[in-house]
Amino acid sequence: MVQQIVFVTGNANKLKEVKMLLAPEVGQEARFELINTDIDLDEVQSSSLEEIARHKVAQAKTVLPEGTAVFVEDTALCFEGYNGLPGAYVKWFLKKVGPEGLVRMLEGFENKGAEAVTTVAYSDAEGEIHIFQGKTSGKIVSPRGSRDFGWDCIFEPVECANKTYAEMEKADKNKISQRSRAFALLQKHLHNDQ
Ligand SMILES: O=P(O)(O)OP(=O)(O)OP(=O)(O)OC[C@H]1O[C@@H](n2cnc3c(O)ncnc32)[C@H](O)[C@@H]1O
Ligand SMILES: [Mg+2]
Repeated sequence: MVQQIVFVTGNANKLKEVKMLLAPEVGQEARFELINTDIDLDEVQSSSLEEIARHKVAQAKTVLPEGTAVFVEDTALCFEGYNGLPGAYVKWFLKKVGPEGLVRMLEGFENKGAEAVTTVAYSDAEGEIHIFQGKTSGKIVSPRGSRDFGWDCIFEPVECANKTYAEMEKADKNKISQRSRAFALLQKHLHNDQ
């Protein structure tokens, strides 16, 4: 039987990328079925990305039927010049000042370096929590490309140095993104587990 795994997120862009990342390879059978639920989960204040993700999944567990395998992810954008801020709080910065505001934060800083970090917390059917993290280095630039997804238009990854995430095809972003690296680890875990 194909195992069902719940992904709790209210972010449609994340969901789209994760569906692509966890899709079975061509010619291979699906090993699990991904189900999306949007439950508003608390994001605790912490400088530990792992702690935030752990708390999110533990809370999701409390509202889902016992024995549900579930994962969440939390994505941070960490500026080198700010010792890792805004980090997990980037969502609130985006809401208040938009991508331009984030760019302005680095005015006067020579170091425009940033790291994107996705932390996945997976709670298996037995309730054991596993953490997977993926990172991509880049720099913050003036907005270019589509405005569809968070800070995509201001993040230029080192591995594709003349395009922002927003200017890249989704498949190309997925080759190098922090999310793809975190989910590759989850996928490996799921495959080894079966
Ligand atoms: O329901 P959840 O999964 O928590 O979804 P969210 O939108 O609240 O997401 P986060 O708590 O992880 O906050 C991350 C913020 O960064 C944005 N973001 C996440 N991944 C991104 C990516 O790959 N590219 C650009 N922006 C991203 C996202 O839109 C949020 O504003
Ligand atoms: Mg969130």
